[in-house]
Amino acid sequence: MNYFLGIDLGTSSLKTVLYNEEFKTVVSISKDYEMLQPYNGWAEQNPQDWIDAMDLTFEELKKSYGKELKSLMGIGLTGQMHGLVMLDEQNRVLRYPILWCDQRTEEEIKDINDILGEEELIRITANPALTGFTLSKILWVKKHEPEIFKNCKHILLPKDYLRFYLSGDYATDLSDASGMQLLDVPNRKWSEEICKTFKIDIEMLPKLYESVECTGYLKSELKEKLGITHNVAIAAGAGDNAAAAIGCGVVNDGETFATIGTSGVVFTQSDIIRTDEKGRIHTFCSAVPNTWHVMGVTQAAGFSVEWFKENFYKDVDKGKIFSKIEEDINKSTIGSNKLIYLPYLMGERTPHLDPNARGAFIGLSGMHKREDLMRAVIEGVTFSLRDCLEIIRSIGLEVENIYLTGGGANNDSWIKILADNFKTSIEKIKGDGGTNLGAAILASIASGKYSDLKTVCEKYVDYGEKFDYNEENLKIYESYYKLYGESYLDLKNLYFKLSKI
Ligand SMILES: Nc1ncnc2c1ncn2[C@@H]1O[C@H](COP(=O)(O)OP(=O)(O)O)[C@@H](O)[C@H]1O
Ligand SMILES: O=C(CO)[C@@H](O)[C@H](O)COP(=O)(O)O
Repeated sequence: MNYFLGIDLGTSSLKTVLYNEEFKTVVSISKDYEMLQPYNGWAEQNPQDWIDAMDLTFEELKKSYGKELKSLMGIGLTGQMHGLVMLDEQNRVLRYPILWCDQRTEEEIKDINDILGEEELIRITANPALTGFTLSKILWVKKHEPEIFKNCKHILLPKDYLRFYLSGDYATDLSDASGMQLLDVPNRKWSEEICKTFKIDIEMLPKLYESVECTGYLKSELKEKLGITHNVAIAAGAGDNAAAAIGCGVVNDGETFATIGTSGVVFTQSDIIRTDEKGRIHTFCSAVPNTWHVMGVTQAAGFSVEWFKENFYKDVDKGKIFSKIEEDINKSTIGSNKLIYLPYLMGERTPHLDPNARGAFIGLSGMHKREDLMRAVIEGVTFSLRDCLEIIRSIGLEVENIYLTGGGANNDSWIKILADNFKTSIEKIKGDGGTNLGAAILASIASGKYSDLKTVCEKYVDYGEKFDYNEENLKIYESYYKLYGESYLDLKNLYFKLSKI
């Protein structure tokens, strides 16, 4: 029996899952770390926390799974996209990585559009300039921390910093690279034009691979630590959403999944490049070679739950908080007793593309209890994910069934709310499916164990419970969803003024 590791560098934690060659989970180990928010709208992490978390998962593996590690064939990497990791000539980290949800680069977005022009940018990168993407973060460092930029020799994405630690290679995959706004997305190569226009030395960028390719092998000192003597292939891997697609079996044109992690995503696989003319959803390369996808992003999905739970569930035993949350949302009712939550704690991408947007409770009354606020948070995030789905539908893609993964998929009551709003069935992935599984499957191809990605997904991705939508509930949600949409439009100008104080 051979084994594979899928390592997901999430925003809230790093999770390492050991799978056997039939992709049954042997063990899943995760370690949490902090997201730093030094100013309103900023988000950074200490990359040493990522490495320490990965090392801790390795130590636990070594302690109890030494026998399986002796037959480890490959490691697949995945994780949070867009984050900017800068290394100097000696490979020292120059500053804390600026993360995907950081919103400080509004000025740089204007600069990008003024210098290159929105049309040309979309022609090359298939996406409009966004604060979440890496290019604007690089330009921010260039403007505000010129010494750091001057010393920068290597630019990496978060999961590729783990790769550098594991194998010493500067490499990335096309799905993750798509979110840097430096990639010629239709032609799957770095854009010389973008690099030249913004004076970014193309040599600083990692080597590009399709997700299923092998980028190198585990370093000897790490092999020694793990008690391994043979070669272990490192797969190029994928950004967390492209990897989750593989782990949900979303590999054919038109298939769709949603994920609720710190962010929330609705993702449809596509054999051709498809775009939304208003740029409200992203068009990126997929992990299936030579294919693409569209995806809408809710910035603060699980993060909204996390924020509410950290502040309002202090009285509940840590291990019981999520079951209490589920109990609470069922104590309230559809529409949360006339309370609407806007989940824009970290600005919003789909559909507003607005870094200044912030959260809100609308309709708060003296009769509301914690359970109404909690349910409103869940419903607000659901409405935002519905916004993503509506845009995907508006560009001509039909969606009738959605696979679901990520932390939020642990909450069956939330899944019912999602199904009622999406007007689709929702299917869970069994076991440790989703992102980690996708990464491990990519490793099985990169290591040469298997040769056909789609066949592996068909054979080994295992689906769990399926939830259908309820037409009556949908009718009630309809009026709340409409008001939810109007609320942002009414608050937009106020958010802008608030950001200028
Ligand atoms: N039972 C649950 N109900 C609602 N949200 C949940 C539940 N379990 C986890 N979450 C949310 O899921 C998120 C973590 O999911 P995960 O996929 O591990 O995220 P990430 O990849 O961003 O680290 C957290 O924001 C957490 O609040
Ligand atoms: O920015 C995006 C996708 O464009 C996010 O999906 C990040 O990749 C973070 O993922 P999670 O940690 O929330 O799963």
